[in-house]
Amino acid sequence: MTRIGIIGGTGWLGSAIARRGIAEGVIDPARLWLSSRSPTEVPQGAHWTDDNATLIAESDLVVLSVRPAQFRQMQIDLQGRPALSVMAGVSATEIARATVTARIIRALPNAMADSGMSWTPYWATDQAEAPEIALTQSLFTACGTAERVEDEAQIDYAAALTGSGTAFPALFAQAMIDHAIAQGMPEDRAARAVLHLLTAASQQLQQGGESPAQVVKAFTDYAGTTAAGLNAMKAAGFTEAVHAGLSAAAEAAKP
Ligand SMILES: NC(=O)c1ccc[n+]([C@@H]2O[C@H](COP(=O)([O-])OP(=O)(O)OC[C@H]3O[C@@H](n4cnc5c(N)ncnc54)[C@H](OP(=O)(O)O)[C@@H]3O)[C@@H](O)[C@H]2O)c1
Ligand code: PRO
Repeated sequence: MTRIGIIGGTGWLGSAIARRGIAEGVIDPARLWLSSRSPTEVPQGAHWTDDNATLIAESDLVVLSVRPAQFRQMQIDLQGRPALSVMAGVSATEIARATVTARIIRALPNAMADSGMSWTPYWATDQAEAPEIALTQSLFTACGTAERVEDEAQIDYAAALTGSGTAFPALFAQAMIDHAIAQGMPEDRAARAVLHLLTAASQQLQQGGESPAQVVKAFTDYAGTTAAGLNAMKAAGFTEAVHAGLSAAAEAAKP
């Protein structure tokens, strides 16, 4: 198995990748190095260091999982080793300049990687080689579903569309819960009802054979109570609000 080093491997995303990679047999903990500035617990059998040069020397693939601002303060030389970046808004050109490698893959998971439910797009530079591309596919399959995309801009956009994980659906869920509470439903029942609805709706949309657009049209054409709700939501600017949120996130994720 390839020796893997995760710079920032004790953080939210880095530790999730490490745990899932080990759990799914993609990473051998004895060949895994994690780094951070402050000491912390790491998975059994894995190695920890606060010296990124040591991690790099022990790794065939280096995962960059620090915050963009932290990356911009780091001095690292990968000496041509492949880099797999999960950083939002840091371009391959910037990574190449800062780390002395052209073999770069950028991936954009979300925090559901931790529970094996992230949809993760990744993109590779022309210089990236087959072994690191195959390992990226395996690592993010261990974290959910992985899909290679054709151009880097799609990675930047994915930070907005799916990188935020549960956050945007959570905002919708909370709006429904708040409304139910205002109508007198006990808070715990409101939360149970709405979360059950969203879980079932996600499964139905995945498996039911109808696209979201077809579902909306079917209920609108039925012209009942749901149509009254859908029409009022649209008239109040629901679509525009979602688009404004995604545009703001996409703008923030631009390199
Ligand atoms: N979390 C998400 O949902 C998510 C989704 C998609 C992409 N991302 C991307 O993933 C990256 C990591 O995000 P995160 O949420 O995991 O952040 P995080 O929880 O803050 O983790 C960052 C880790 O980097 C370590 N670190 C900071 N400076 C370091 C250095 N010089 N050398 C080694 N380690 C260092 C930190 O530990 P110390 O402070 O102890 O050094 C920390 O453990 C970000 O670039 C983010 O854009 C995150
Ligand atoms: N989630 C992280 C953030 O909120 C990075 C991409 C999406 O910044």
